[in-house]
Order: sequence, then structure tokens, then C-alpha cells
Amino acid sequence: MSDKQQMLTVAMPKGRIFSETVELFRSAGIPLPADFSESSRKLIIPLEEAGFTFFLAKPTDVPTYVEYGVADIGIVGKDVLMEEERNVYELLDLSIGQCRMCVAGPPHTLGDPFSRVATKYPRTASRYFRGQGQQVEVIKLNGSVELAPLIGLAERIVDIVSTGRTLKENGLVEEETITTITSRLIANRASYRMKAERIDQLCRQVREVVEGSEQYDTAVDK
Ligand SMILES: Nc1ncnc2c1ncn2[C@@H]1O[C@H](COP(=O)(O)OP(=O)(O)OP(=O)(O)O)[C@@H](O)[C@H]1O
Ligand SMILES: O=P(O)(O)OC[C@H]1O[C@H](OP(=O)(O)OP(=O)(O)O)[C@H](O)[C@@H]1O
Repeated sequence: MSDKQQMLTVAMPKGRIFSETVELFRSAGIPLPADFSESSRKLIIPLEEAGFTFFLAKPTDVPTYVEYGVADIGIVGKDVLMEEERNVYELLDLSIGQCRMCVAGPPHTLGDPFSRVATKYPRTASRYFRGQGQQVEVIKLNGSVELAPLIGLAERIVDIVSTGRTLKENGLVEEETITTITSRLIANRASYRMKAERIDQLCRQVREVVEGSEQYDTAVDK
């Protein structure tokens, strides 16, 4: 790659959606480092000959890197995008990392009024309950959210549900689905203008693979 301007920096999320992202990118013919692993202690992996630099990020930080332009593009769950409210373009629904965001609680209290909700997603939860005309106190937790109703911290939780196993094993049930969640390809606004050709090309390649699978949902918000 001769033109330095056209290098693309990609923020890759470590954790749950890393391998699905790698699989999707490989299927789309996007060049990736040979032994690309989320457990790598090396966080910046250049692939200069192909015009890419990848870095490994905590999923919740991906929109921050992209908004500030230190990454041109990134992959992130819609849950994180909704919560972080970063100023980025959302280019494509990748149909990976499928789960849903729900209100859940103990079965014997379903339908009862409640005043406290624990969640990793305080902004999203507050917005949701405000929209429902419900006044609740939202308590931010960083994980093991299902604990909250079991130990009396809150009567409800707002959390991600995938298989439903965590809720079940803790004797909780879904009360309402707030929204379904998938991972998204996002771009920095300036990068999208300055590197339009490269980003569009990558988008086209990835979209072709996503469209080939059944759960394709089309591009969004730019
Ligand atoms: N149980 C799940 N099943 C499927 N997808 C999930 C599940 N939990 C979260 N996700 C999706 O995968 C994304 C990444 O989740 P992951 O657990 O790797 O990151 P995280 O929430 O930042 O985790 P942690 O805070 O534990 O580091 C989430 O933003 C969400 O979109
Ligand atoms: O429906 P399931 O398939 O059981 O998945 C749902 C669980 O997965 C996520 O937690 P995670 O494993 O990220 O742990 P956390 O408690 O640290 O958030 C989410 O917050 C739920 O607790």
C-alpha cells in the first residue's frame, strides 16, 4: 500500500464477538493477521502490505476509539452503541453477536410496580423507562447483574439475554424485551469521507457475506 492516507485502522472487540468477527471478515476476504488471537498480549497488529492496522480493544471502548478517529472503523454490539451515544456512523448490521436486551425479575413479582433497576446500561434503561412513563431509580453495575434482585439491591434488572441460561439458573424470568441486539460496523465520520473508497469496499465485501446468511438486516444511519 503506497498511499499512507489509505491505511485503515480497525478497532476489533476482544471477548464474545471477536471470533465471529474474524470469521465474518475472513469469509469476506478481508486480510487479517495470520495468527490473530484475542488473547494476544500485543494490542496493535499491523498488516501493512494489505493497508490495515488492527487493534484489540475492550468492546465498550470501541465507539470511543472510533469517535476520536484513532480507529477509522470498529465492530461493536448495538447495546454498547446505544449506551455510549458516540458520534459515529453506523454502517452495517453484521448479524453476529445476536442477543436481546430485556427487563427481568423474580417470577412472583412480575406485573408488580417496581422502583429500582440494576444494569450495565444505565442510559439505555433510563431512556426506556422514561419512554414508558415509569419513574425508576437506575443503579449501575459492571457485571453479574442477575445478583441484584436476589440480594435485594433492585427489583428488576435490564440485561442481555442470549440462551436464557443465566436468568434460569438464578430463578429469574424475562418481563419485557427492550430490543434485539446484533453487532454493527461503525466508522469515524471524517474517515468515512476521507477514506470513502476503502471503507465502502470493505463494507461491500462484508455485506455480501452477511446478505448470504439468513439474518441480514440492512445498513443504517449515516
Ligand atoms: N450472552 C451473550 N450472548 C451473545 N452476545 C452477547 C452476550 N452478552 C453480550 N453479548 C454481545 O456481545 C458484545 C460483547 O460482549 P462481551 O461480553 O465480550 O463484552 P463486555 O460486555 O464488554 O464484557 P465484559 O464487561 O465482561 O468485558 C456485547 O456488547 C453484546 O452485544
Ligand atoms: O442468556 P445467557 O446465554 O445466559 O447470557 C446472558 C448473560 O451473558 C452476559 O453476561 P456475561 O457473561 O458477559 O457476564 P457479566 O455478568 O460479567 O456481564 C449477560 O450480562 C448475561 O448475564
